Amino acid sequence: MNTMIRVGLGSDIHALVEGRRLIIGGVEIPFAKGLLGHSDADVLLHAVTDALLGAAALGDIGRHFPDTDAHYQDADSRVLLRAVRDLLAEAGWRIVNIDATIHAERPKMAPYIPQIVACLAEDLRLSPGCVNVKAKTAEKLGFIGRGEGIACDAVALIERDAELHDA
Ligand SMILES: Nc1ccn([C@@H]2O[C@H](COP(=O)(O)O)[C@@H](O)[C@H]2O)c(=O)n1
Ligand SMILES: C[C@@]1(CO)OP(=O)(O)OP(=O)(O)OC[C@H]1O
Repeated sequence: MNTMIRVGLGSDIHALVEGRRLIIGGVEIPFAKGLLGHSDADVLLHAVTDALLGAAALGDIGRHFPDTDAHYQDADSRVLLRAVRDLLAEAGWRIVNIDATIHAERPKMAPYIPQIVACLAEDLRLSPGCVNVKAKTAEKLGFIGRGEGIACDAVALIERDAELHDA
């Protein structure tokens, strides 16, 4: 059986504002500010969701969950990610691995990384060894360095049986 592999890239940015909870990778992080968005603004899960959709050539998060649809207001991004996981599975795709980088001046993400990895692994039904999450500051440069927002980049590798191509 031949295997076909595809790679996908996802990125996202949300502004940090007062009066919002900070949720990154499905984990609520104690911080003075949170990310602004139509949903829970989980910048990491949105980047991973886009990486998966990109790999499968299925568009992007906004196409599947429009921010003009009240149904997704304050949505739990884990629910959106699981829906995309199921969409890929229905098309015969298996997720091989995920790698992601959170760009945040603060808070310090390191203490939360194991919980975030566990959360992603659970939602994607992967072993934790197939999920990697990193964090970088912006060395005080630009909007991230000023603490005005947080960005995330993610890549996803997926595979399926080549016989399913164009099925
Ligand atoms: N929000 C962040 C940013 C970084 N880290 C950890 O610190 C290391 C050094 O970051 P630099 O941006 O100074 O290179 C980085 O490798 C992370 O382990 C973090 O926990 N939270
Ligand atoms: C997730 C959606 C939908 O609630 O809204 P936001 O939380 O604003 O996030 P974004 O990263 O702009 O992704 C697409 C949106 O459609």
